[in-house]
Amino acid sequence: MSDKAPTSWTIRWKLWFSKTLNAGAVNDSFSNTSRRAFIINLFCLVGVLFTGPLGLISLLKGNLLIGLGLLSIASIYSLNHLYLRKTKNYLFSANVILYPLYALMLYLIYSGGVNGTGHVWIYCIPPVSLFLHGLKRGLLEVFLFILALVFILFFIPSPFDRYGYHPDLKSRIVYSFILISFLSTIYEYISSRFNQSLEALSSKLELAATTDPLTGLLNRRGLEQQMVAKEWLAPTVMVLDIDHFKSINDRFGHEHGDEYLKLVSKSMAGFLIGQKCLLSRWGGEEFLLLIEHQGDNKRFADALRNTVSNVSLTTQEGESVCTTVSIGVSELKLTETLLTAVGRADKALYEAKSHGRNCVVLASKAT
Ligand SMILES: Nc1nc2c(ncn2[C@@H]2O[C@H](COP(=O)(O)OP(=O)(O)OP(=O)(O)O)[C@@H](O)[C@H]2O)c(=O)[nH]1
Repeated sequence: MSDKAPTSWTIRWKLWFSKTLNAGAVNDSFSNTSRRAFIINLFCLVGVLFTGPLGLISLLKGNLLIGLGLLSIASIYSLNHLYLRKTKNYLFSANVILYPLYALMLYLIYSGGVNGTGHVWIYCIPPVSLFLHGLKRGLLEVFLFILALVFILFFIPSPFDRYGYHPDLKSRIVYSFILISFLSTIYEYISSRFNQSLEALSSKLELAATTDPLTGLLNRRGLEQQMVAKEWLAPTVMVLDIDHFKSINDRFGHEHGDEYLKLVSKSMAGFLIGQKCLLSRWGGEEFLLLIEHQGDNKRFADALRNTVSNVSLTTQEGESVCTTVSIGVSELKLTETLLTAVGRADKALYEAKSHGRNCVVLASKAT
């Protein structure tokens, strides 16, 4: 055998493991959904690996009820994993894990399990309950479990006396269970807080990476990202370039230039309300509009051009900052990329500039 064989098996094994554990998770790895889907899958896997063999051993030892119970749980966990993989419904899957688990643990305490060892398994309840149902619901369920535990241990005949355990064992089981619940609560609290901050940071970074900080419009990356997330039917591409913007900066200063860009962006966004479109700041004083509308492109672009021409900013000295915009228009064909259509719109824009600015040129009409 070659040296490569074990490596490829290791990779396949790792891929299978990661796919199994993340089945049903959403793309955002910081979200509670993904975290819980991961824990559910981990629990299903560990659950099958534990309850399957233990069930078989119990059957072989003649403990029919426990054996069948454990094997049923192993089957339920396998099905649950498949269900989560298909539906991503982690809330239902969490219930499928937890409720049979509570019932099994209470039964183990009540019956004594194999040779009176049943109670050693109950400590998995607090972490699993808190991880899967969160702090509020998890704590409530752990509290109810403790009540049931106390009831079985102290108020009904239990196998503890039969196995000759020291009477103190019952109270120690309850105390140690409470201690594990407390530690699990702290862990869950810290980890959910940490996750929340990561989630918030992740959405802030996502916003910063896709938005233009000056105008609040999408930037190039944001437009490209949102474009692929929507279905488009023969959209139109418009490249808008503010005319003589350099002279605004030169005459009124960069700050007023910035303010003017903000105002223009706001007025265009206002004009486009209700349209299926994406407006982005493509660069400096250039904007890109991707729009799907049924009407006349030229007329629509002219109306947008007029909207920009009407934008005016008054300086402290009472001077009016205003200019016009030139627009190049092209249609995005089904078989081409956005950049190809932008290239044609750019050429049309160049023509609009050379025709004296403040006008619209359609790529199909450009020479
Ligand atoms: N204030 C401000 N100016 C910017 C910003 N980005 C680019 N600019 C300026 O925009 C100006 C663009 O100038 P040009 O490319 O010569 O174009 P123009 O003066 O608009 O002339 P035409 O496009 O030919 O009509 C440059 O002076 C840039 O410095 C910005 O974020 N804020």
